[in-house]
Amino acid sequence: MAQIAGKKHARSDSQTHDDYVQVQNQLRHPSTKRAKQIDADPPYDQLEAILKKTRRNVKTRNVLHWFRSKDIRQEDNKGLHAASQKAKEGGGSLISMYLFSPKDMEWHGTSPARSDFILECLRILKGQLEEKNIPVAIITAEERGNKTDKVMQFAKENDVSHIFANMEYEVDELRRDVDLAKKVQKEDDISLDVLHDQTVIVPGSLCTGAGGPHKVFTRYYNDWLAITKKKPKLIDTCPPPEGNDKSMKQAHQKLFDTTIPGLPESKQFGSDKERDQIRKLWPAGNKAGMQRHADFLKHKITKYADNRSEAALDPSSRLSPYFSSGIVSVREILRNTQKFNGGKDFASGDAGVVSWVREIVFREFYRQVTVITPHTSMNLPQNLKFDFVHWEDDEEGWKKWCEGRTGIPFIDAGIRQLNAEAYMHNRLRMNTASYLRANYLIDYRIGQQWEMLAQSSEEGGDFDGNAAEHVMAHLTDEHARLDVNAALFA
Ligand SMILES: Cc1cc2nc3c(=O)[nH]c(=O)nc-3n(C[C@H](O)[C@H](O)[C@H](O)COP(=O)(O)OP(=O)(O)OC[C@H]3O[C@@H](n4cnc5c(N)ncnc54)[C@H](O)[C@@H]3O)c2cc1C
Repeated sequence: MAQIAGKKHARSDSQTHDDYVQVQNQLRHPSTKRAKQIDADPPYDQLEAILKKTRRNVKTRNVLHWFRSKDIRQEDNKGLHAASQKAKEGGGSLISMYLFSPKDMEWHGTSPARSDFILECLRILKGQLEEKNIPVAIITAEERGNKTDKVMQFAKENDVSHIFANMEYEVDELRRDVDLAKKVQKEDDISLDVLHDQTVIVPGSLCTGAGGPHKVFTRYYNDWLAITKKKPKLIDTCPPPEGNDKSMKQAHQKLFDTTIPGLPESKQFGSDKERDQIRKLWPAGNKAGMQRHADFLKHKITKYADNRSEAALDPSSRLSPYFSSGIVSVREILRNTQKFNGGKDFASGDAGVVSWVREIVFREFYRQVTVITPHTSMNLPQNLKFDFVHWEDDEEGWKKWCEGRTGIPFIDAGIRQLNAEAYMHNRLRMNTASYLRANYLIDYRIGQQWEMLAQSSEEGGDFDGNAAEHVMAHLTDEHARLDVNAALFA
């Protein structure tokens, strides 16, 4: 179970008072007044505006792709592909880096399972790219405040003319990129481009007839279906990067020599056994993710619509950690899914496929929500009035909930699944979240923070916040439809 303070993994047996205090501290957020100001001048718009000035025509020297924790793959990676093309056209070399920021892992409440998954995926990627003579340099930012200085220093030391990266849509990450762009702007001979890679449709771009971006899922979904039908090229994929000449290794040995860091003190597993169990459940790397999808197509997807809410059947893909760290490309996954569905568009064919793709669109919709209402990635509910709800300060209730001791078998089973697997079935997520909120009257964000600290996937605070808010709004309907499957408790 989630033990946050100290160096134990987030799922030991006891829950301390310190943990409770720390989870509450994780709920830092701006005032609702400030949130409205941020929404009125979103960091996404600021970045888009400044990028127009930093995408420059400079003579190609070395070209850098900066991997983030959301695009750790060489397959169909838009930023990496663009960097590779630029290097090829201009006769430069392709280099890449990953900025390791232990303090960000603390700040964002990243779980040990997810932290380890990211580093293991990075290890695989580093091996793959080095076979092509492309270095993946691991640079450590000791402080949150010096990340962009580190990147600029790296770019200058390695004679980089072009920096490429894929966009992350949360406020903290966008502000980091705005900061980097400002620094690049001061240089004459460096260009910066940040591309859209996480989704099929660029977040913020699906608009209503009146011109503003969609805020209602059903309308967003219908437009998403229509546009992907009309423009099937949207799910075209790009090839992995071409390799560098062999001489790259001698010339830049130092970059190849950097190593994958160990987990920070506070992100350690309780034991090697526990780490091995989690790694077995969530094998690292693109190949493992694609295999998981292939198995899902073969064995489960056609029954997905019927079985999706049956927690005991394990009916879903279990791809969320692979999506959230960009280990698999959503375009490649959709292409393979479409092929399985006889090439039909995403509204036709097998009912299971249609139903599963709808969830992928949900994922895209939440990216759009993050972009248009940025405060949702800052520990604030989408509807700001919920920030004024008076919650109970019930430490004992919270402890029972996160130890799986509420006495309600379905709820406790969900928490036990999370503690054992660093993952919880969607139905159980809904019910455990609503139990905390409706029965204990505890701020759902405390539960959300704790779940993030325990799970293998984490789509960002915004995603969780919206999901939890959804739970608040639609609880009654969902309960009415719920068919509790006793097998889960066996
Ligand atoms: C309270 C609550 C908290 C949640 N927190 C997270 C979270 O932190 N991280 C996370 O990835 N998902 C979260 N979800 C959504 C969903 O529960 C998980 O994505 C899903 O259970 C992951 O399992 P899967 O990959 O087998 O999903 P599948 O059912 O196979 O779905 C495929 C993919 O679609 C996306 N998806 C599925 N359901 C949703 C949804 N409701 N909204 C948006 N996208 C969806 C995910 O990327 C998922 O991997 C949450 C849901 C609730 C109700």
